[in-house]
Amino acid sequence: MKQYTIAILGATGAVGTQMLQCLDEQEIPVGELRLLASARSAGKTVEFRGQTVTIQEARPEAFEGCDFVLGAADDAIAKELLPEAVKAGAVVVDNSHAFRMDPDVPLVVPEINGADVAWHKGIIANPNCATIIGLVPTWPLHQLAGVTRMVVSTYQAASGAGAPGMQELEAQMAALGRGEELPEPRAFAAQLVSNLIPQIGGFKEEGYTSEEMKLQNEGRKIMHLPELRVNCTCVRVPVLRSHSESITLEFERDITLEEAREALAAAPGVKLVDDREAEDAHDRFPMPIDTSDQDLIWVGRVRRDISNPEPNRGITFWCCGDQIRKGAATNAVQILRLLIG
Ligand SMILES: NC(=O)C1=CN([C@@H]2O[C@H](COP(=O)(O)OP(=O)(O)OC[C@H]3O[C@@H](n4cnc5c(N)ncnc54)[C@H](OP(=O)(O)O)[C@@H]3O)[C@@H](O)[C@H]2O)C=CC1
Ligand SMILES: N[C@@H](CC(=O)OP(=O)(O)O)C(=O)O
Repeated sequence: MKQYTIAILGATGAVGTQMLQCLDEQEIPVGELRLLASARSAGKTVEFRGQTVTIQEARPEAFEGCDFVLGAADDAIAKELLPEAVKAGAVVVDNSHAFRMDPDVPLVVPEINGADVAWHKGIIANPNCATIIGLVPTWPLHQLAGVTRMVVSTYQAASGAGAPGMQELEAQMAALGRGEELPEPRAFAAQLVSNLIPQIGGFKEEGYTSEEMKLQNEGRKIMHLPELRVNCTCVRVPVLRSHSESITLEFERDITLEEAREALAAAPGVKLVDDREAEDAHDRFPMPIDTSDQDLIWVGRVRRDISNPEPNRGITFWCCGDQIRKGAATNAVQILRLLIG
């Protein structure tokens, strides 16, 4: 079997570290692995499949001879370095926002538009985490009845702000437990422990944030629905890992609750956990504590939208998924898997 030379740009971060585990879990045939990060991390070592790999400072020369590069660094670093990887002949799968809306770059969720990898010109983009988590269960319902409108509220974990976000929440929880003064917030705009922060990203059009607009803009591109209307509110919650979302969908055609539940139960990448009679809350509906460190989007609280004037034109549900895994690293490595075949 062919073995590939693969580099991870941002290999020491929340997403990059998870990518290493995903390469192993998805049995990607890795011949040589290059782990790239800032100069601060150069020289540190990481174990991969029994080998010790030394982290290198990310420079354009590091991409020479690479077959694939997985991007897990911020937008500015992605824009600076990833075109160099393409020039060196590598195919890039990038997690940042830098290239997602470029018309020459496919934006891919394998369960939805895996076929779009075919038209890449060197870069394939991995969507925003809240977008992936919301769209994976929306897609099978769209296939049944044609989604026209989504109303979404997200409950996004600290891990969405990377390793610094998780460290900040943990430090605040520990200080609170010891009765000490809380450290100054740095990763977030305000204290997160015992709080909710209703702003993720900068403010854009009509008071919506950049994170909220991603669900509409990226959702339109992924689902090939240029007219899709999305109204989204994104909230940071004091959960360490795994995003949750409340989603109401409006459809072109009627869809019964039974049809919706059947489609969700059969959908790839989805786990239906929706048993109102269950004795244990863990079996009644998805919760972020249960969905962390696994790849499925758990869906529950599936019900008719009783506010829709047409009785069978709206469905409301709740879903949770680990954004570092399916929202980022797992999805990127699944794209790599599609490329390798
Ligand atoms: N966290 C998440 O759930 C999601 C993140 N993303 C996106 O993935 C990307 C990575 O996010 P995340 O893992 O959370 O971020 P982290 O802050 O946890 O990690 C950032 C990574 O970038 C590296 N880096 C920093 N500066 C440089 C530099 N000058 N040159 C090379 N590498 C550098 C860091 O290396 P060092 O350790 O040496 O500083 C580290 O490996 C971002 O674009 C983010 O928007 C997308 C979806 C979800
Ligand atoms: N912004 C997301 C995570 C993320 O990095 O998204 P993006 O890759 O679109 O910037 C969050 O904070 O939960």
